[in-house]
Amino acid sequence: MKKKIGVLPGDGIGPEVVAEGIKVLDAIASRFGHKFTYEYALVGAAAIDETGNPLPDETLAVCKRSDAFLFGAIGHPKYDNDPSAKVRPEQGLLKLRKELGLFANIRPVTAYDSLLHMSPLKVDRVMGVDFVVYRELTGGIYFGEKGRTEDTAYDHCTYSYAEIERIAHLAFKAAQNRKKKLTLIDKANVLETSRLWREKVTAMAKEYPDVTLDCMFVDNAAMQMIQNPKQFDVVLTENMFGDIISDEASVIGGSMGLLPSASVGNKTAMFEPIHGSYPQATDQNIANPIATILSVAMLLDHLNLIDEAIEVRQAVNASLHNGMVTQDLSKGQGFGTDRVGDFIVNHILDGEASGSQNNIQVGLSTII
Ligand SMILES: NC(=O)c1ccc[n+]([C@@H]2O[C@H](COP(=O)([O-])OP(=O)(O)OC[C@H]3O[C@@H](n4cnc5c(N)ncnc54)[C@H](O)[C@@H]3O)[C@@H](O)[C@H]2O)c1
Ligand SMILES: CC(C)[C@H](C(=O)O)[C@@H](O)C(=O)O
Ligand SMILES: [Mg+2]
Repeated sequence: MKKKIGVLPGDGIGPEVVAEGIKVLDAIASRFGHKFTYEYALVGAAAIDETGNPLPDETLAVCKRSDAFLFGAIGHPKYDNDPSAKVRPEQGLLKLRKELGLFANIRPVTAYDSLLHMSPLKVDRVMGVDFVVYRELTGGIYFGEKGRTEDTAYDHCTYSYAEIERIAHLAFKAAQNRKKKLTLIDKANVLETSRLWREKVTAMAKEYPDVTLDCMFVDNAAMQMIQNPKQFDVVLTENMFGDIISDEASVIGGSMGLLPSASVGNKTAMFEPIHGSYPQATDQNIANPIATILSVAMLLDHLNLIDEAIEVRQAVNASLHNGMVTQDLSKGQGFGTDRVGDFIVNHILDGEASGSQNNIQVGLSTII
């Protein structure tokens, strides 16, 4: 199969983790006889430095003509620490989502048995956690009218039935294929937009009689996610609550560096780790590449390359199981970003990690 893949490495650790994702795609192409062609494009602070624009037209064009695209991360401290900056890297990502109509951001949360000891939560709370967040991505407070006078500012939050309905259908369908439970997270006791969400989603539940709908206020949900994360199956929520809740959820499994995502709409789709540009780790070969590699697995699912996606996930499982992990998942110094990628690539190419597994176990006893 021939596919065109856009590649937007972005800033900070973005290029390093994306390089590992591309190595994995190359390994899949070689093992399964596919041809992936890559078109690289600038986004974020890297694009501002070069063109003055966080999302150059050419980048948008690359994404539009791709079958799917891989995104690293954007963001740079020089903008984070300057509230008056008019042009910001994040605008590139937001415009990309909006222009391409990527309205649903899907963020799976998994607790891996081999990492239970790395979770800040007790093992019995974490073992078996497996849920997925459906975060609305092109509406709400992120995209409402914004304004500023000298001492006052506002960000409007607006939602329509249509915006709620299209992602809610995806979330209900996902629940039908999973444990048949949907939790809507909102703040309907205070916000008018949340009442609209609750009204619409509750009405839609009648079309999905096999799915149990639970509605939860976001403050309670933030607590429940730590106290009893196993209760969740599919979580549906608006843009900003989804951003916050999914970062919170990422620690359940042991690290932010594990959570992948897919952003889908009606045309092309974008695949990216949920984490940011982690500037402190730039060029140090310490960032965890697994969130990006699992985003590659989601990209393969999207291209209907299901066996290939399974192969990637199995290779990731093997790396976790063998302690072939970066420092965020290690009690010692951990392995480099590229070494973790190499292990996953070799596992895919060999079909199994052959003799190298034994060497890794020996290495582990000295490092962890
Ligand atoms: N989608 C995106 O591109 C995206 C997402 C979030 C933040 N950002 C941007 O990134 C910059 C930094 O933001 P931040 O520090 O709040 O969030 P961040 O996600 O970059 O990092 C937060 C913390 O998560 C951990 N972490 C993140 N990625 C990791 C990885 N691959 N491996 C191991 N640990 C990892 C680190 O402990 C890090 O200190 C900002 O400019 C922000 O706007 C971009
Ligand atoms: C960088 C920022 C605009 C982005 C968001 O808030 O959506 C990020 O936090 C994410 O989760 O992808
Ligand atoms: Mg975020």
